[in-house]
Amino acid sequence: MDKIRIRGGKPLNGSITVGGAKNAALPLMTAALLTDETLTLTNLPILADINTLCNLLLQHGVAIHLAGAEKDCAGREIAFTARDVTNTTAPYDLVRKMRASVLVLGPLVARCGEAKVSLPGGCAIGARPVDLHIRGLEAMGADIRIEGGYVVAKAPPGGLRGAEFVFPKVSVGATENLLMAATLAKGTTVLVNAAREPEVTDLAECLVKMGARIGGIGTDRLTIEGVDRLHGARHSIVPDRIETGTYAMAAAITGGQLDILNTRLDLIKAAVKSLAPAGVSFTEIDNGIRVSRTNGRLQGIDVMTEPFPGFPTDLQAQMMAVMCTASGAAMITETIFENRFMHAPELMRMGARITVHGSSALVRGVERLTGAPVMATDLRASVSLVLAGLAAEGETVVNRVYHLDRGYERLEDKLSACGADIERIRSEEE
Ligand SMILES: CC(=O)N[C@H]1[C@@H](OP(=O)(O)OP(=O)(O)OC[C@H]2O[C@@H](n3ccc(=O)[nH]c3=O)[C@H](O)[C@@H]2O)O[C@H](CO)[C@@H](O)[C@@H]1O
Ligand SMILES: C=C(OP(=O)(O)O)C(=O)O
Repeated sequence: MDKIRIRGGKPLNGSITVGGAKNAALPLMTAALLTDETLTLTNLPILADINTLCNLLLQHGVAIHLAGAEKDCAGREIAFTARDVTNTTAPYDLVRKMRASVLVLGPLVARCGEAKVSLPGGCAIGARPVDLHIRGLEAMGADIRIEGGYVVAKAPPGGLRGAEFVFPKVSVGATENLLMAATLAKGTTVLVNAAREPEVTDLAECLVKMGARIGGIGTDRLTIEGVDRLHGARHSIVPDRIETGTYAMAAAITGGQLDILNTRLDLIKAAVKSLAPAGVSFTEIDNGIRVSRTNGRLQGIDVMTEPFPGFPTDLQAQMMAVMCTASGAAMITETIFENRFMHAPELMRMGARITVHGSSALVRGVERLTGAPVMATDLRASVSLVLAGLAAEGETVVNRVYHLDRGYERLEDKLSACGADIERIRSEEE
């Protein structure tokens, strides 16, 4: 398993180009199952999760054509053609590698009338059930059973029917699954208390390009009038706001200045709202954002994670790392996942003072962190340890960085180009 070694204490200066959002790319790729024509996605990030989903789509019969890297862009272009869906089973071996695989469920039932998708199971950050995906499809007339660890779904004769579904809690994945399913259902579907994350909006906009009729895009009430068929389209994936926020925090924690390119300030409003009063400056520049912390130590501030437009849970671990060296205390409250503080004990190994009480973590800032060997437990926890390592005195070795490779493209190259002393230690051992 690869490791990352960092010798910390250097302010970062330079520019970093952000890729397309992993969390938009994954549902968009599964949307290719909804049509027999070609869906071409551009600004696709090069990540382990994208490869995992390509493997799943291949075994559903989707033809995948890699058009190569785009000029002046971190991403690449891939054409997905699901002319015939040859297999409607998503097997455990592929789904267990990545929970987002469950996003094939809605498109398969809508297009083929049936699907058998492995239950993804829990993960390090929480139990993460898929009951809302199932209940929503049932409301649209699907017959669903759980058999041998699989969700076995069948559409009624004549196909899924439009329905009103009120989400009892906001779910990004369930909104995406039901939105995709509803595009091919008979009649009108209304999704109430739907997720409003930019990745959901990006999916909806692509579906419209494919011929879907969707109202209320960007709001928590989506109205979808089903159509008989969707067609091909070409779509550029929205910039990754979590990667953007992560590099903004790299500038903040190291006291440097970064130009973060191929991204937009409006995507990270909630993070700016928290980081600006803490002492981080944000300016819009051509094709991106300039982020700096030039005036001494940051101030501790309180943060609570919430569905969009609130502070994203996927930036909570990075924010905790930043608060570790701020002056004063910071209370960080996680409301989305029940077990998303796995990075706290690892940060404490680097000298952070953190007390976790249930869903809140009290961080009392220290003057400086010290490097240590640490263990990554999930994607964002991993990158929070990298951020802490960039600011720490001495050497930090982050183990189990395969989590990082799910969501950050060439992280060590991007950071070292801005002056970080960071390298990957490759290992053949699994
Ligand atoms: C690939 C992708 O886009 N992943 C993102 C997506 O995950 P994902 O779509 O899995 O997250 P959800 O928004 O569905 O989960 C939010 C909360 O709802 C719960 N829940 C969800 C579905 C369900 O059927 N029942 C249920 O109880 C979950 O356990 C969690 O507590 O949104 C999360 C919340 O912004 C992000 O952290 C993930 O990075
Ligand atoms: C939790 C995340 O991803 P996933 O939903 O794919 O596990 C994430 O991107 O931080």
